[in-house]
Amino acid sequence: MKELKDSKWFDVEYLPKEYIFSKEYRPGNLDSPVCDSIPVIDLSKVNGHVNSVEAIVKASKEFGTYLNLFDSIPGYSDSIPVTKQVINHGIPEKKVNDAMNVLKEFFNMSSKETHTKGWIYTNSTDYAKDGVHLWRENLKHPCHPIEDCIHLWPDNPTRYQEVISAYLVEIQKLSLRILELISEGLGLKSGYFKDMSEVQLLSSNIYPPCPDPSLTLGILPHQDPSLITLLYQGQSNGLQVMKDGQWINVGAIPNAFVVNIGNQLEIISNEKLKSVKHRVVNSTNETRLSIATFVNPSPDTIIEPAKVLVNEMEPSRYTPKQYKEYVQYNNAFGEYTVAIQNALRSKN
Ligand SMILES: O=C(O)CCC(=O)C(=O)O
Ligand SMILES: [Fe+2]
Repeated sequence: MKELKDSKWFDVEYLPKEYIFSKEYRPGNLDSPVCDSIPVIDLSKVNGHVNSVEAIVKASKEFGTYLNLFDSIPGYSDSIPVTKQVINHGIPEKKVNDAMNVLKEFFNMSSKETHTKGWIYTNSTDYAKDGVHLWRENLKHPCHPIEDCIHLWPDNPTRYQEVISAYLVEIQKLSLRILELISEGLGLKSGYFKDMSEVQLLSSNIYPPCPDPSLTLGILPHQDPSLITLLYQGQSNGLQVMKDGQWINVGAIPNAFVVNIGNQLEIISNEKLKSVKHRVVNSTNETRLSIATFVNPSPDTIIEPAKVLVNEMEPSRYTPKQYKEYVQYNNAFGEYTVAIQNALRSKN
């Protein structure tokens, strides 16, 4: 009896049928190529130099969503020089590891409340697409300004709020810095995104080992409804992007953040930057944990192509829309769209 009570939903020898996607969604062959040509940008070398800023924008154009930004890559220091300044300006590894560990502890707790306060925990059985469940658990909560929403976060594990706020302070600095580089690269005025990036959402996923990953998905193909998303995926592969009609793996690089260009940046840049489709596949032997931080406009912000990017040759491709309308119309956070909108609005 005890064994049954303590066993988790993923402790199964055979894949339960509720997790088997129809053929059109199944990942099938998981040996898709790892894209080693996804650009890795050394932020320490960017420092506002026009060439590097252009490189960031070029990378976003060519590869859609992904730029890998790293502080230091142990073992790579010969091929990619790492300076002390990088470490000083980067996110300390300890803060990232602490955040990963406290989230692992959260997901490992045997009972987790759902929809408590302003955060939303979904078990693998909660979210279904055409009746089929994702092989993952997820936790989402608003996270900006931290002091206004920290009380909405889980308080068990007891270190959760302290550790996650320390992590998010760093993420917010990094996201502003990246947005500033992007605005410079697009020819927008300095600070263009500052007021527009004030609503942030943390979304963490845990993907336990799966008996048959060729039939399941951790996350369905989607584009992020954000301006940008900063994603930490630890050392585990699983994230795939669609490039030239093929799914390719975004290889995990130690201490790297993946920067995902979201739909809102695609609109504001009048499609100079593209947000690309991505999904997460499961693994037979690894537990994968990821922390995504969505940097979003506030609900009332009107999103439209930046005026300086629109002219006779390149007319606006979008009609202006409030961000909340976009989110509602596209059901951007699935069945939790309304709950998330409410949580973001009521954080003050
Ligand atoms: O877990 C991942 O690697 C990706 C998560 C993701 O795409 C999302 O949260 O939107
Ligand atoms: Fe995503």
